[in-house]
Amino acid sequence: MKVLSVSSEVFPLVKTGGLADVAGALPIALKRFGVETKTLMPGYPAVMKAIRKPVARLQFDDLLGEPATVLEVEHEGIDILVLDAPAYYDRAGGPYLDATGRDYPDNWRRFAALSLAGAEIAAGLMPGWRPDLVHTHDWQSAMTSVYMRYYPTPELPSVLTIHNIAFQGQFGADVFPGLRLPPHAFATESIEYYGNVGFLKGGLQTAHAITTVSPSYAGEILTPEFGMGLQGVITSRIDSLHGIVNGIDTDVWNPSTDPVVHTHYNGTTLKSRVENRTSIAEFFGLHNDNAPIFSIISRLTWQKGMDVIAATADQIVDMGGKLAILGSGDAALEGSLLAAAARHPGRIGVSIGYNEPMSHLMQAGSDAIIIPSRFEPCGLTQLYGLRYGCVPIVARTGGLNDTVIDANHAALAAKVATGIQFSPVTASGLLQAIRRALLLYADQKVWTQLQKQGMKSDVSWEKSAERYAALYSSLAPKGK
Ligand SMILES: Nc1ncnc2c1ncn2[C@@H]1O[C@H](COP(=O)(O)OP(=O)(O)O[C@H]2O[C@H](CO)[C@@H](O)[C@H](O)[C@H]2O)[C@@H](O)[C@H]1O
Repeated sequence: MKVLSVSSEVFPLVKTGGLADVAGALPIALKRFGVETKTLMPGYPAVMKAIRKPVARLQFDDLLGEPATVLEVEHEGIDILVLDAPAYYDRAGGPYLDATGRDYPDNWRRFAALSLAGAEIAAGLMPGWRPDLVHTHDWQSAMTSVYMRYYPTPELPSVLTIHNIAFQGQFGADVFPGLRLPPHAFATESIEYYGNVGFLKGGLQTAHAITTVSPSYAGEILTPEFGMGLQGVITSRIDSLHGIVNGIDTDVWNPSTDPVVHTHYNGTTLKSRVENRTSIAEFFGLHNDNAPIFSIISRLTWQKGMDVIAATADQIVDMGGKLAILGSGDAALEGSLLAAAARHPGRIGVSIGYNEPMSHLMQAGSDAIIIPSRFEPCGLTQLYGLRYGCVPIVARTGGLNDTVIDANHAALAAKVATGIQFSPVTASGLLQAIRRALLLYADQKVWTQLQKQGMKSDVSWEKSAERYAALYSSLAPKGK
């Protein structure tokens, strides 16, 4: 089966979050199920710089007002179609924000163009290759299935995956003419959303199947608390909704071979982690003593519960923990966390910024990773934690709930526990979890058992890729 995946970021070419990891790893995992994927993504400067010997495959003179070329290239095992459109993507800032951190004002056109290019390829415009199915991700490519619906060519099946419903791609009705859709597309059963244009809303209405990245989150988004206004639309599509938990690339994330990890180890050589721990302590300016290091690797936002970390940092230190925090995001939260570090030199270290190698080392050397998200469709850092023997302490929500087994008495006795879950996401909820972690940590035999059990968890793509492949087959024409 041939699949066109359309994504606004793909690891290792460009990554701002978990979407890139999934868009990069899933096509590789799907190969063994007979699925051949080409992934269409924007030609940001970092992408244009990284690719070698691309081949021009399709030319647009006027893709929503600008010229563009689709280039094909193989990059680290992924077949990439780069949408080279300098007017849209050759910019100094990041994929979505300018250098000052503001949304590009023409994001609607930039990602409608990506989606339209996807729909054109789906319609068979690219010589020599037409997919059997299209897979889109989040609002940035959700318009692909909208364009596909209004195409004169026979419609292909499409799957839309929701990675984060908090970002919906909503724009004023004034952008509608610029999308070049027929007038009747501005309707409730398509992209119209309370008088505005909703890209994710349009995708939810037009994709043949909707998936999200864990079974728990698939249930949660049907409720007003988690649906963020789209719960009604999703409920109306409940028969086409699937929760498939994310996996991780276990070759990229492997503590016995990871090139950025100083000292390699496996489940039987966990003691070697201590050398990685020393490197983290050095980087974050932490005392290299026996107190456990709790890591945080995250966007510093309310969704991720970072305000709760800021509110409890003093008590976590008082209780005997140390914090190593890597991330960036909300300026006020960055300020509160830096202030906490200044109050507790040697006990709290904060690094503001994005640092992929350090994120690996932290998993390989710190004792636990705290993930206090208010909602979490799947979450990847707890999966990396499990793989690296870095015990996850997670909010009981979404995919965190589905992937971490809480160390309650029964689970400990049965030797199946892999981490700590807590609820609600409040200061007292988190502190209670930290207290439990410190008690477990004090008994090194129990702690080691938790680490080992976590490392045995199947966090690979194997089972989930099989589920995507089965979903694709159920939608694609017979024989594909
Ligand atoms: N400062 C930093 N330096 C280096 N690396 C950093 C970093 N901050 C974050 N990261 C990395 O970025 C990724 C974040 O992925 P998550 O799944 O945790 O959340 P995100 O909200 O981006 O993804 C959304 O999509 C994914 C994929 O479906 C879902 O798992 C998730 O629940 C959903 O919110 C991880 O690989 C993490 O290691």
